[in-house]
Amino acid sequence: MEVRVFIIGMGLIGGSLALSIKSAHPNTTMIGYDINQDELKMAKKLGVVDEIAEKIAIGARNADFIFIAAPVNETEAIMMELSEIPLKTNVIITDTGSTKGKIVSSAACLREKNITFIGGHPMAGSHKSGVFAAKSILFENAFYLLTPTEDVQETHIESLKRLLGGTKAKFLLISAEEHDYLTGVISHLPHLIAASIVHQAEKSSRSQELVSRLAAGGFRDITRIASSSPQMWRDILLHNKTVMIDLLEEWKNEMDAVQNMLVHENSQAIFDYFHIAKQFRDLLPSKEKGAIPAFYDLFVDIPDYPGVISEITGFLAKENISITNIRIIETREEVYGILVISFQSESDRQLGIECIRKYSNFDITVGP
Ligand SMILES: NC(=O)C1=CN([C@@H]2O[C@H](COP(=O)(O)OP(=O)(O)OC[C@H]3O[C@@H](n4cnc5c(N)ncnc54)[C@H](O)[C@@H]3O)[C@@H](O)[C@H]2O)C=CC1
Ligand SMILES: O=C(O)C(=O)Cc1ccc(O)cc1
Repeated sequence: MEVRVFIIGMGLIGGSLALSIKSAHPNTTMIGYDINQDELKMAKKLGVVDEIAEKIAIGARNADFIFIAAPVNETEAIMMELSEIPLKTNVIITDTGSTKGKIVSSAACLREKNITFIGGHPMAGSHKSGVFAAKSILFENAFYLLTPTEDVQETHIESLKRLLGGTKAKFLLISAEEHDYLTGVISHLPHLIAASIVHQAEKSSRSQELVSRLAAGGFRDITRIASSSPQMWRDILLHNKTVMIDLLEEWKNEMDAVQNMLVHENSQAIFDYFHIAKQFRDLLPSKEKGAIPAFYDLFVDIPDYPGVISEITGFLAKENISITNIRIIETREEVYGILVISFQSESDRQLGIECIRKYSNFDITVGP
């Protein structure tokens, strides 16, 4: 049976889903729609979609599955449009938005017409946007949260999961409310805090020009997510406003408590603060992909001679191993290596280790 999948929003997530669905179900006909014609043409050119639809109504009419992979506030308007046009009776509509409460309640317009809507959120991504950055393995080992309402039939949830088998993600069913609290804690608040640390550094840099120069390395790493799309994060924050206001209140109280420890030079409390954080963090799963992707880094202790970096990238290229980033760190504290190579997955990092060991005797340390 030929399955037609219609994806609305052909960016990073829509494109990556299209590629991973196609990898497991090559007979699927993938149709794409985007308000941005350039993005849509690029999706066709890259082979991410088989067909492009000029209007939502055209792509939607024969679709068996419809994915809305647009910004969260656009998703609500798109659902409204879908509720007003003729669709196949058994169509399953889902979305990929980073928030679920507002979207799932707005989906009432679909439920009223007996159209199945299953809220979805593949919890992996990147600070990059656009179909050009799409890749079929983006969701491998990541959690894929589904938030079906009680009226959704089990068989429809199973069909959606089967279609998404190629993502190699781990599906979890939770309520939209739980979703928004959990993602608020582990994704939305960290993005806000990363932006706030960058703001603080930027303000300091106005009077201290060394700030920007010294902010390379570790500072860049922990604030990487502050380079994410400002539009996307504006929309997410506004959608998850209630949860975020509560979390920010807790964060402010937490910072007040730390400030108090310092004012009173409460050395034991400061030690405990770091110690308890370390214990909890050290126990977090390291193999699973979370909302904020891990860095699969390798530290290679290289001798200082001309051409050594191209030598190493040459070994990796010879074995067809992709890297996502390469840089030199100037400090030798803690990690014994100065060349940092980032890979997009744990398996690529393992291949990288084997490859560098095969062609050289440089010391390698695996990143945290
Ligand atoms: N970027 C990430 O890491 C993740 C994003 N998400 C969610 O997935 C959704 C898509 O995000 P990305 O793919 O990263 O964004 P993106 O910016 O790469 O792609 C979004 C696409 O939607 C299109 N679009 C905007 N309004 C539209 C409309 N009314 N109709 C049709 N197309 C429209 C844009 O032109 C763009 O091509 C968002 O809701 C986001 O919250 C979920 C997981 C991870
Ligand atoms: O790398 C990053 O910037 C991310 O944090 C990826 C991400 C962004 C939004 C999501 O809803 C889930 C994952």
